[in-house]
Amino acid sequence: MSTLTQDDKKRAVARKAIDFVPDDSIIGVGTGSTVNFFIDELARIKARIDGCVSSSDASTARLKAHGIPVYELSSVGELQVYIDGADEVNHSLHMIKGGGGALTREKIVASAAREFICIADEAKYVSKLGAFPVAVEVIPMARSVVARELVHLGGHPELRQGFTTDNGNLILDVHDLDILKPLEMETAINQIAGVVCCGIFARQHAHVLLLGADDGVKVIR
Ligand SMILES: O=C[C@H](O)[C@H](O)[C@H](O)COP(=O)(O)O
Repeated sequence: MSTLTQDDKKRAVARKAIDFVPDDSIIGVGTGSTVNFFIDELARIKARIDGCVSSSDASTARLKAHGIPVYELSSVGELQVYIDGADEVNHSLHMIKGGGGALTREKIVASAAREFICIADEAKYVSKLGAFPVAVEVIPMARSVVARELVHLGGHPELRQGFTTDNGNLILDVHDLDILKPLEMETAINQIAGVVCCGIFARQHAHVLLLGADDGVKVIR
């Protein structure tokens, strides 16, 4: 029986991720409870980095509270690493993200990085994506038209109630999608007019997965 809680595993992968932070660099930082542990670990070594590019207002606030400089993405060049959590990750290191609604900025910052380091506990490691609903960020006026298209793709979209993204948009959480080919499903959703971004990260897949398990942190490439 496991003696480690899910938070223990998140803390362990957050600590391990520090090994992947290059000296004197600006790193991309994701969003969520696992990343919050990572930001707290980063604070301990903040003297050896130049700062971060953040993927959400929440992460920016936490970084700044630790006195870690936060830069605009447009004012920096290519990032060496982007470190973020996931809601699900498969064996090809494709992910579902967006449980916290930060998917669009996460995908943008990830696209600017050479390497995506995913930090997650083992409950999120799956052979097939899709048990976790796919978040789709939509322009508010397109909500119904996008929802109908998502039904055509086999999903059951549900509006995330009382939630607005950092970009002022809405989230549809799409249940029951049959994601046999993550890249194809990501592309199909992205092609719907009114969609800003979808939470399938197949194009911006992870390069390294740090997986928190009962017997320690596994490094999967
Ligand atoms: O929008 C949120 C992000 O995609 C998170 O990376 C994802 O939801 C995982 O968050 P957590 O570490 O809290 O499980």
